[in-house]
Order: sequence, then structure tokens, then C-alpha cells
Amino acid sequence: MSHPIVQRLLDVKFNTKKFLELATHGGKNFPDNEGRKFYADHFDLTLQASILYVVVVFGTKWFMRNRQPFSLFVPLNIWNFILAAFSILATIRMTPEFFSVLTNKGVVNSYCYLYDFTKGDNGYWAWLFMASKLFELVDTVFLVLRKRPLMFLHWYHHILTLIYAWYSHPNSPGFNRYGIYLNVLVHAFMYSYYFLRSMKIRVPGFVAQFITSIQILQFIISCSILAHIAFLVHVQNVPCDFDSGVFKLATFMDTTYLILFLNFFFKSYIYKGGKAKYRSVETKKSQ
Ligand SMILES: CC(C)(COP(=O)(O)OP(=O)(O)OC[C@H]1O[C@@H](n2cnc3c(N)ncnc32)[C@H](O)[C@@H]1OP(=O)(O)O)[C@@H](O)C(=O)NCCC(=O)NCCSC(=O)CC(=O)O
Repeated sequence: MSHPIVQRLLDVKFNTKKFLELATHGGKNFPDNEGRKFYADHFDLTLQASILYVVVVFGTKWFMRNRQPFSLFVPLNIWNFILAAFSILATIRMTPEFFSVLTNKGVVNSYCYLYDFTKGDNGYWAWLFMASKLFELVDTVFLVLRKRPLMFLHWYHHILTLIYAWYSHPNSPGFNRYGIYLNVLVHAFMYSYYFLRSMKIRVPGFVAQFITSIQILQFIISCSILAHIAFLVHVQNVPCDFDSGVFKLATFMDTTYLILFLNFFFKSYIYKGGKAKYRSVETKKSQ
């Protein structure tokens, strides 16, 4: 008899029919409760996928150590194009809800209360966003097969975001409106940049710097919101839509991302004049 935790990790279940039904449902009368239940029922899959991901990524990195990198020009471009298009579309579809809540309910209420964030068209796109976090793990497989540098920031971010996404959605707090909307917006820029890079199009160094800056800004906003919610809930006793487990994980996640991205910014653009790959584009252009 194996340990109950080992048994839980080996018991892989995925309701493909339900997944496809929800993923292709569209926003009209999107079944919010079924959508939340899907992630609650499949939480273990995030842990199982994360373990498999670590084994596959580091196994492939080791396997590739004495081999030539794959080019993967066509599949990587298709991949980045799909993720860029998805992020742009999701931003467009989620913009009306975000700004209507912001203007009609006010800034503080927009992160304190969920309102209809997980319902209708917005709910459908929020649900797809959570699903996309599982597929984004594929990014790293491309990195290791192409023998690009694999940063701790990258694989830590991909694992923790997936776990947070599927853990939080069944009890979605009001502040997920910001986490999700800001992230699709930032990813619209980020995957468009990755698409241009994988198309071997030269992108000026300041574009990468701009994207890292908006990534950092998104984590500063998230951390500030979480700090204010802690004050509202614990000091002023305001009944925000809020789950303590989700709140703790969000605080841990956003704080660590902020630290890692500040470190990335410093190493890429400031320390010793920044990484050569960002400098070279600008230098070549100015010559
Ligand atoms: C400007 C950035 C967006 C990307 O910076 P870099 O391009 O320098 O990243 P890097 O040093 O890891 O280099 C990775 C190399 O692989 C290429 N590449 C192409 N497609 C890719 C893809 N889908 N995912 C990851 N890398 C990809 C890049 O163009 C680059 O090639 P080349 O060297 O030829 O240019 C930066 O701000 C950033 O996020 N860096 C952290 C690395 C990372 O993995 N980020 C994504 C997950 S974090 C995230 O998503 C945060 C968030 O939620 O907002």
C-alpha cells in the first residue's frame, strides 16, 4: 500500500468531455458553477502536471546537453501566434467588464467584490484564461529543445501560476479581476514580442524593457491591492469577497514574482550596462 499522498498524485483524472464542453461553450449563459466545479474537481491535476513538467523539462535539458539545438521555427511561431492572439482577444473581451465595474462601482469595490466577473462572456474568458495556464507549460519545452537559457523565474512562474489559477477559481475573490485582466493585457504584449522574436524579427531593446516594466507594474498593483484588502478585511472589518487560503497564496505568489522580476530587470538592463542581446539591436541600429 502506498502513502495516500502518493496515491493521490498517481490517480490522474481528466474529464475531457466536460473540458471541451466548457471550452467551446462561448459566453452566452456560461455555466459559472460548472466552470468553477471543473477546476475544483481537477485541482490535483495541477500538481500532477507540475511534477511531470519538472521531469520532462529537466530530463530534456539533460538529454540535449551534447546535442545540437532544434530550430522548431514553424511550430514555435504557430505556438507564439496562438498565445498572442488568445491574449489579445481575451483582453478585448474582458475590457468592458473591467472598466464598467471600475467606473460604476469604484476602485476599491472593483477589487473587494466579485460581482458578475465569473458570469456570462467575461466568465467564459476568465475560465479560458485559467485553462490556458496548463497549456502555457509548453513554452518551456520549446526553450529546452532550442537550448535557450532556462531561468528559475520562468519555470517557477509557470508552475505557481497554474496552481494558483485552478486553486483560486472555484472561490474566485474580487481581486482576481485585477490579476486576470492585467495578466492577459501584459501577455498580449509579451507573446506578440515572443512571436516577433521567434519570427527572427529584430525588436529594439527598449521594447523588451517596456514589457518587463509592465510585468513589474502588474505585480506592484497586485501587491498594493492585496495589502489594502488585508487592511479592509482585518482592520476595518469590510466583508470583501475573499477566501483566506486564496489570499495567502496570492500574496506569496505576487510578492515572489515582484522580487524575481525586479532582479531580472536589474540583471538584464542595468547591471554592467545590461545583457548584450538587448544592447546589440540598438547599437547596430545607431551605427
Ligand atoms: C522581455 C521578456 C518578456 C522576455 O525576455 P527574454 O526574451 O530576454 O527572455 P529569455 O532571456 O528567457 O529568452 C528566451 C528566449 O526564447 C525566446 N522565446 C520565443 N518564444 C518564447 C516563449 N513562448 N517563451 C519563452 N521564450 C521564448 C525569446 O525570444 C528569447 O530568445 P532570444 O534570446 O533569441 O531573444 C521579459 O520581460 C521576461 O518575461 N523575462 C522572463 C523570462 C520568461 O520566461 N518570461 C515569460 C514567463 S513570465 C510571465 O509570463 C510573467 C507574467 O505573467 O507577466
